Amino acid sequence: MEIDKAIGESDDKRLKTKYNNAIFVIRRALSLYSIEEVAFSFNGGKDSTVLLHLLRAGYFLHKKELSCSNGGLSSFPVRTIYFESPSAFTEINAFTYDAAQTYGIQLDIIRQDFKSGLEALLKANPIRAIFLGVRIGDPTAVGQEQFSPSSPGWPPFMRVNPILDWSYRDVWAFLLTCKVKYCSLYDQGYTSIGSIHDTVPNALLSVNDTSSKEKFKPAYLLSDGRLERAGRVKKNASTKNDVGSDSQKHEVLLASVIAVGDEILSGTVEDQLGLSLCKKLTSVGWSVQQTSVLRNDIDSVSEEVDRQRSICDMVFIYGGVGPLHSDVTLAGVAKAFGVRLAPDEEFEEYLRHLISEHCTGDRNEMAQLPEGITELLHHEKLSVPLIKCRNVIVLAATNTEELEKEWECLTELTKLGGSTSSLMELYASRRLMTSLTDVEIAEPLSKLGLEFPDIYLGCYRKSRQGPIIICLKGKDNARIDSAVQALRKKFKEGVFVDMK
Ligand SMILES: Cc1cc2nc3c(=O)[nH]c(=O)nc-3n(C[C@H](O)[C@H](O)[C@H](O)COP(=O)(O)O)c2cc1C
Ligand SMILES: Nc1ncnc2c1ncn2[C@@H]1O[C@H](COP(=O)(O)OP(=O)(O)OP(=O)(O)O)[C@@H](O)[C@H]1O
Ligand SMILES: [Mg+2]
Repeated sequence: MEIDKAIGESDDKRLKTKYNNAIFVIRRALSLYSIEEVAFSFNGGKDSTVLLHLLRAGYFLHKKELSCSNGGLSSFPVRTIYFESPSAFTEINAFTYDAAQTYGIQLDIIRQDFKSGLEALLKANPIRAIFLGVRIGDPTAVGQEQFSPSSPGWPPFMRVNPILDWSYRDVWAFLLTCKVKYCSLYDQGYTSIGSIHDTVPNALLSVNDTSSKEKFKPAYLLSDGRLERAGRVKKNASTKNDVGSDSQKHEVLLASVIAVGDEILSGTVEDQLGLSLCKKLTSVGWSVQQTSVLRNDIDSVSEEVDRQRSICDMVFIYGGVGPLHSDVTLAGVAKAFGVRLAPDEEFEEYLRHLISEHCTGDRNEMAQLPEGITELLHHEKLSVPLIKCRNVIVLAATNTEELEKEWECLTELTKLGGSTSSLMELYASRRLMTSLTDVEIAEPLSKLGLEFPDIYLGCYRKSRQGPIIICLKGKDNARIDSAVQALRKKFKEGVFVDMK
């Protein structure tokens, strides 16, 4: 079989190891599932093309072992699905159809979105496992293994990722060593291909040329594979506000507080950080919109962070931060922003000081941070900097004392004009207690709210029959005093008692 032969004859040891591992995963899947139960998700991209040939080789070797075949491979019996979209490059479409014809592939064309398409596919066929050309550097690879069940909310199947651990260099070493055809766009400077709306040639491959038309080197000449997505336009610009802009200076800022921990949900530990954080945020004028407690699960974290980051100015998340298998918070944040977790040398340096001889070097997973969106907030009182990913602050605190310290540093950093800017200005507040009934006070309070739209008015009581406590909050002390005076004027003297 020509692929197996080409790799066998190559003296690239690394490529051989990668090839053997991928073939092992494919053969494992082919023995776990029958041929009717597997499918290959093929889209004509480079990773997909690598996988096509690995599957051809893997299937051939699998069959040979069962001594059903010893010749070549004229047809490819694994059901192959292609999600065709109107926004795909014509070159990608053409290559996909071409490859299908060359290798005897019966293509199932699906013209629906991934989820609905897969639902229909699984309803009509006994498919239990799908091969994908996902690699560890892809944003969607976060948290995946070579065998990973589909995410919650997706139809149930096993995702099989034989080239998960392949680098950009490995992909090109394979395609060039095996001398197989790949989509022509990769010879025109494209290094990773999405839709026509979000993909351009990689500027790092641009060739200075005197003629008017910009020229690009082929994809395999990109020297730093970590930059393969440099030609992909970011999709996730939809954070509510990137904190630091002036537009929101006079609005009430919205915060969301997320705790991550199975132990909180099972009642094994009490979450005191949430309570403390809500108090702290409120004391500096933020309005906490929601608190939530999540399982130690990457998808749960990513879905919630994605939701909250787009509706709140700032999201505070704690729990699940560290090197344990259950510490998935940073992976969830990375997935929410559609980026990968990547080693961060600066962060690693801090950790090395902290854990010195226990540091395990390249497997030190704590040193991996969401790539391209992480800012480290340093403070001399902290042994490790605070982590800020756009408008998400990841707190490492595990108890209220540690939170106190991190909070102090965070507010100090902001006063120093740090990266979260001056958003944490202290708010003024006053509380009044009254024995008036809620029926008596309801309407005048509503009116007061209309007269002072810049003042937050809140009410609560400690018992059903007890007095009502009214809170007034705002940025301007004088405005709060005016609001209190206006409220007092509506009633007889002495019905409101100032509380400290
Ligand atoms: C066959 C197949 C299975 C997928 N399974 C999942 C899944 O289980 N969970 C998930 O979050 N996304 C799943 N996806 C979606 C991909 O992770 C990812 O969103 C998509 O490939 C990226 O395409 P885009 O960059 O065009 O958005 C699947 C996609 C395909 C083609
Ligand atoms: N439209 C699609 N139809 C079928 N499978 C798809 C589709 N889009 C993505 N996939 C699956 O997801 C995998 C990862 O996609 P991704 O875009 O990262 O890789 P690629 O397209 O193979 O290569 P490149 O990174 O150069 O674009 C693909 O290899 C393929 O298995
Ligand atoms: Mg692609």
